[in-house]
Amino acid sequence: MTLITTERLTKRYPNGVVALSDLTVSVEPGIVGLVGANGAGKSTLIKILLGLLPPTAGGVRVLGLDPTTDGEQVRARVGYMPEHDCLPPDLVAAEFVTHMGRMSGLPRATARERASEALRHVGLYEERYRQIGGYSTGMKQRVKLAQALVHDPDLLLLDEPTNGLDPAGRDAMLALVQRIGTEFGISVVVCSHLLGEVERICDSLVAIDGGRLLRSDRIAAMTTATDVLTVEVAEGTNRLAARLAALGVRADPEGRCLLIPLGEDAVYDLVLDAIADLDLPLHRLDQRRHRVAELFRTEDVHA
Ligand SMILES: Nc1ncnc2c1ncn2[C@@H]1O[C@H](COP(=O)(O)OP(=O)(O)OP(=O)(O)O)[C@@H](O)[C@H]1O
Repeated sequence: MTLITTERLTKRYPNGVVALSDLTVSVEPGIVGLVGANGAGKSTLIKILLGLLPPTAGGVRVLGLDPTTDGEQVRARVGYMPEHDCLPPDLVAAEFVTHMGRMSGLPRATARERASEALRHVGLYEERYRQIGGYSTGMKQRVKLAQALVHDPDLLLLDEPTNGLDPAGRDAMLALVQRIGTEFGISVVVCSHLLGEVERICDSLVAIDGGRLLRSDRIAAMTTATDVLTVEVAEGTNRLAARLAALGVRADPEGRCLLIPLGEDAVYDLVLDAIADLDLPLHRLDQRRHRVAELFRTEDVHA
């Protein structure tokens, strides 16, 4: 089943800002990165998916349900971790997460049990009876994640879960999100303005910019289509670049190397032939995957 679909989804706020514009996308279950610069429309999309904001136009489905009419049913099956700090400092974590479980309709004893479990999953079991106000930023982010998990959802929507964390904290949070996605079999949508961060843990990526869809695909499909050949010759780099240009092969200089995108099979042979024809001493020839971040930098963001 498709996890999320939107059809020409548009959101115009009362002040005239168009946060989403004609967004049509279809997302399969798994760990999904929702990436875009600040203001791209990620939070707006999340709120529409939850049924908290009505779209101005277009259609949306989450787990087969329409959040504009079945918001409560959607929220019963979806966990939400908001971006900003929204935790009551005076409560202890166990109480707060239990309360959120109760709000989701769990009976008291079940809510308490589930809260302990959720706090254990996020690594806060030992600390669960401490007041949230005394927690570090990383611990607060984990409490937000625990409350999103407490009612055993089928889908988690995480809005910038690594916000405010240092590099080690970010790595730990991403590892946790990945573990939840893989071990618990829950689908996860992770919002981030840092593409390089989410690409490490996601199965697929939805990139938006100015409320419009930039690209949506499985990570594997994005990277295999864009292998790059790195060529270094001891001398004659410029001659090789000129020959490749004449053959219609793109070659970008980087230091002493040429980086050549391998769009089609023929390119590899053309490069080897050109090196042989020019009789150049080959130092290095290796093929590597573009990171998805590089892909966006070169092809989209500056396009
Ligand atoms: N309640 C609102 N009223 C008016 N404009 C809004 C409102 N909420 C968001 N916007 C505007 O809509 C656009 C998209 O905002 P949104 O918060 O969805 O983006 P985002 O990608 O989540 O970015 P960020 O990570 O900075 O929140 C921005 O221009 C923002 O200023």
